[in-house]
Amino acid sequence: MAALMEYSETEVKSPESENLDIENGGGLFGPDDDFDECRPFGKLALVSPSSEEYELLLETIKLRVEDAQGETIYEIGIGEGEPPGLQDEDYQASVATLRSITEALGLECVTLRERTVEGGTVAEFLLRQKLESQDFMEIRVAVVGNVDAGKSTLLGVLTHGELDNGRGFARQKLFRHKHEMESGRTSSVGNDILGFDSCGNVVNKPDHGHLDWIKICEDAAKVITFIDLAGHERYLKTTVFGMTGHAPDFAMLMIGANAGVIGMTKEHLGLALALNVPVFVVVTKVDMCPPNVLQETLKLLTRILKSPGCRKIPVIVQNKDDVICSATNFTTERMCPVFQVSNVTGENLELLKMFLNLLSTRVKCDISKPAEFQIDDTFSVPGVGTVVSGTLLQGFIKLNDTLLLGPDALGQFQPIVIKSIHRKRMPVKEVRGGQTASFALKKIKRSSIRKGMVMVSPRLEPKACWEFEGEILVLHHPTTISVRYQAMVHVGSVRQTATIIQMTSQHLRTGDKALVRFRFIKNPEYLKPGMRLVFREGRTKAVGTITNLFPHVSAVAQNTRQQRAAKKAQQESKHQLNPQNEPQKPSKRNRRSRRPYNDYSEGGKENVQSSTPNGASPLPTAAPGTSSTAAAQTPSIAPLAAAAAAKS
Ligand SMILES: Nc1nc2c(ncn2[C@@H]2O[C@H](COP(=O)(O)OP(=O)(O)OP(=O)(O)O)[C@@H](O)[C@H]2O)c(=O)[nH]1
Repeated sequence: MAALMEYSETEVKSPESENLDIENGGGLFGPDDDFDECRPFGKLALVSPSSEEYELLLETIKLRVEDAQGETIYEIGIGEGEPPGLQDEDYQASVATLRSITEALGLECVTLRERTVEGGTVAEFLLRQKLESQDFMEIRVAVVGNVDAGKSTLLGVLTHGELDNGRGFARQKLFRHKHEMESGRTSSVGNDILGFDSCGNVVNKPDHGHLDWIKICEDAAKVITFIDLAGHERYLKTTVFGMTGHAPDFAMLMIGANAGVIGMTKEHLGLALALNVPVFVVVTKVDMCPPNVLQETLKLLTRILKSPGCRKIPVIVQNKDDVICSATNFTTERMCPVFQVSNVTGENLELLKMFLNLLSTRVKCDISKPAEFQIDDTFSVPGVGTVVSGTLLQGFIKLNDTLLLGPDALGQFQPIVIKSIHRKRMPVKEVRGGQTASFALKKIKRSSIRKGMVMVSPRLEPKACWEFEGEILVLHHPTTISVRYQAMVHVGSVRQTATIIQMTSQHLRTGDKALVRFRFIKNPEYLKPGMRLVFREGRTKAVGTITNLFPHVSAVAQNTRQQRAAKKAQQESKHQLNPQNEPQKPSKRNRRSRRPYNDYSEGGKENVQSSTPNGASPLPTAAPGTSSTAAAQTPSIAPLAAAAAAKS
């Protein structure tokens, strides 16, 4: 519990959450301001609209679908300030209008549920954009939870449609390494996909246990990508990387009903909270768990979720109504649906599938911005060459586009051409912001690419940083953190050790907040302000947000420019003093003897700098708020004066 409490201050605090006592979502799904804004026309609006009203309705629905990245849930029979329900004739007329609008907009319209209330009928419809055969919506779900919670088994059952035998049958289809087969433990970040067609039916059709991803993507309107993360503490680094580097929309926290909230469960929940990823819980193995033990597990889970450290609203999902209510309200990070399933009997798996089908993308990606692709893995594919996989965070990438790949060890970016593109193993011509993809690259060795690099549009004029500043909160440290402390920084797909070089407090203890300046020890990285970061070493953890970057400019390129400018200025000043005095080329001997002095005066200090291991600056660190590059570029006057004095 203590570990979880540590994450408390990362959550948005909202006092009204404290008194909510929710077991089945009671009272949670009452009228909500945001939702009311979306139906400003009253419950009879669809009954027989005039042509202007029809146009307005069409426009409203179009905007809602676009806003939710391709789908929305529409309610009929509900109006602001009116008792819910429509009489049969009005209801039929409303449905007919809705179908005509969706037809005009190229949307699929599927009835999710119809309810009879006092005033008549109320219904919800899923409106989903019809996409071309190669296109599909993509939702990423990180699967976390303690060892043996049943993560791989559930994914095996969901994606292959065959129940487990309770002895590891279903997970065999997913393991990627021999040692995983033997130990039954996931050790790497795995991807599995589950496709839904536009009506919400699962399209995964395994052929002798083998799944054809291309077929799934062709048939699917929505593809859920499960990022299967390791449950064992030993692989925590990989799990954190999966949560930060694979940009999940949601986290599915798995708990074995009989084992309860143990081991890494709270650690993983805390990680999702720290990274602001909405969580839903799946309690597995209900078939083999005595009812009193299951109740105990649910009770403890509810207590943890409601605790000040979490401030979640648990909703135990028991039927389709709960699924629809949870899915429509799940966009907020505060709500936490809880499913109880069995991978052996299949109990409640239909509810979980229905919920997954209704999830919509959380992260809104602007496709009008210049492309920015974060690399989370690299491959060398025989006959194809170097391939990089990752997530397109914004913009658009097409075949044969030229992007900038980097930063390399010197902080530089090099142009590369996109040879081919795959989405979930399916060849495509372009990818949009929010989608994951793999790119085959022309003329580049795999060894020159590392995880954490990016490929961006040249319009972004990318710069790499050795140093950055972040507002951090220490969640746990056994003693104190001081300047020069080193730990692993996880931010996006960057994973590198960094040193604290400055901070606003002298020492930091558990629960302290500070503005901290970090310096990477190995490579400069491409970062952006506002990115969430996790700083960890063993059980020590801090989380925070990047507030300021100190871009690094290539030392070599800078020297050349500076050297040229300084030489020109020197020549001009000499010329002004004595116009007859033409610059003389010194003899070889003179050149050698004068070199140290010249090097200093012409920015040679930076030559010294670039020759240090890792290109680390030997100069004193710039004060907060000043760019380290600026500091590095301005040679200190004191050594110059000393050198000149020594010479004279
Ligand atoms: N009876 C029963 N057994 C289950 C259920 N789900 C999983 N199991 C069994 O539990 C064991 C562990 O399942 P895994 O899927 O390997 O657990 P995991 O969470 O993926 O474990 P790691 O990969 O090590 O993190 C396997 O033997 C499964 O057959 C269930 O719902 N009921």
